[in-house]
Amino acid sequence: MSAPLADQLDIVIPTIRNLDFLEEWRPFFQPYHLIIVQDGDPTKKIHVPEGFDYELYNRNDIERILGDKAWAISFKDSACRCFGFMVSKKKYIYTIDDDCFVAKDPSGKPINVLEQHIKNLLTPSTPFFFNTLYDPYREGADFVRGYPFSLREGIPTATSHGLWMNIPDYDAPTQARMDEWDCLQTCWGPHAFPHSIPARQHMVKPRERNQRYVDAVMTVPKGTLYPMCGMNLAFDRDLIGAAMYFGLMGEGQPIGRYDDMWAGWCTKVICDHLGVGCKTGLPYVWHSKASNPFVNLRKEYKGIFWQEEIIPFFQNLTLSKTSTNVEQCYLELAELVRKGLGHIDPYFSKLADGMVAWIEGWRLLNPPAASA
Ligand SMILES: O=c1ccn([C@@H]2O[C@H](COP(=O)(O)OP(=O)(O)O[C@H]3OC[C@H](O)[C@H](O)[C@H]3O)[C@@H](O)[C@H]2O)c(=O)[nH]1
Ligand SMILES: [Mn+2]
Repeated sequence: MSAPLADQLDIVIPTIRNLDFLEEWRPFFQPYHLIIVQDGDPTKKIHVPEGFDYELYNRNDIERILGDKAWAISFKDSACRCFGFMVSKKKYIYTIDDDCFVAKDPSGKPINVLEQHIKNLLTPSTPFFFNTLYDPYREGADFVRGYPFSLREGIPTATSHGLWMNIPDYDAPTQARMDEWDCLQTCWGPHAFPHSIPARQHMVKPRERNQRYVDAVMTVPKGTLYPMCGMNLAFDRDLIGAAMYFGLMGEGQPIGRYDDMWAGWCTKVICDHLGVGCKTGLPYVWHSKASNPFVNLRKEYKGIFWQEEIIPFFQNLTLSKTSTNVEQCYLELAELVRKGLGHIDPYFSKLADGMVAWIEGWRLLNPPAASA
C-alpha cells in the first residue's frame, strides 16, 4: 500500500467516540502519525487500536499547553480539531471525522484518500481561469483550447477538500424529516427562517444519500467562497495552517457546526490574497452517521441567519498589501471581523479576540525557525 509523504503528514482526528473506525483505515493510515483531539470529558478513556503511532490531547492537555489562550479552542464541538493543526510539526495535515470510512470508486476499488489529497496538494491550482476539463494536471486531462498559456503554470495548492458518499454534509433544515420540519415551524413560527430558505418541499431530505461519484477535482475560482467541510480535508500547514482556526463553537457559544465553514471563508480570502489555491472534489470518504438534525438545528440556527451577512462581508473585503504572510493576513482579518461583523452580535468581537489568541498560540507552538 502506498504511503506518500508518510514523514511529512499528520492525521488529525477530533473525537468524542471510540476510534474503532481506524481498523478500516489501517492499510492506508498505519504508516502515518495520528494526532487525536479528545473532546468532552477528559477523564473518559479513548481506546486507540493497537499498532498506530499517535499523540492524544484532551481538554486538560489543551489548558496545560495553551494556558491563558486555551479558551480560544472550542469545547464540545468538532472545532477542537484545530488544536491538532497547531501542535503538529509536519508540513501537511489531513483531518477526518471518526464516522467516516473507506469509500469505493465505481470499479469497487477502496479509495486511498491520502494518495489523492497529496496529489491534489502537490499539483498546481488554476483559480484565475476555469478549465472546462477540470483539473488539467490529472492523468488523461489537460488544458483545453483557449486556455491562456500564460496561466498554465498555475499556483501552489494550499487546501484539498474531499467529498462524501452516503450521508452528505447537509445542514439541519435540509436534513430534517418532514414531521420535524413541521414541528420546527410550529415551535418557531411560520417565519422561522430567513426568506432566502426555499420552501420545505425543496429541503427536507432525511433519506437522501449521496450515491453520485463524480470523478473530478477542480480549483475553486479566485474571488469565490465555498462551504469547506472538515470531514475529509487536507492542507499545507506552511501555506495556510495559521488561518485554519475553527472558531469559537460549542459549549458557551451561541453557535455550533459553523467551525469548518468559518475556517473555509477565512482561508479562502487569504489564499486569494496570497496567490495560493483551493481544490475540491476527489477523494471521497463514506460518511456513515447522520447526526441529530434537531440538535444540529439548535447549534446552526443563528448561523443560518448570520451567514446571510457574513458571506457578503467576506466577498467584499480586501486585505492590505502590507499583509504578506498568513499570520499578518489573519490578524488583519480579525480586526476586520471586529469592525465589520460586531454589529450583528457581540459574539463576533469575542471571535475576533479568539482569532488573535489563536495566532498567539500558533506562534507559541510554531516559533519561526531560528535564522541559520
Ligand atoms: O462535540 C463534539 C461533537 C463531535 N465531535 C467529533 O467531530 C466529528 C464530527 O462529528 P459528527 O460526525 O457527529 O458530526 P457531523 O454532523 O457528521 O459533522 C459535520 O458537522 C460538524 C463538523 O463541521 C464536522 O466536520 C462535519 O462533518 C466526529 O469525529 C466527532 O467525534 C467532537 O469532537 N466534539
Ligand atoms: Mn459525521
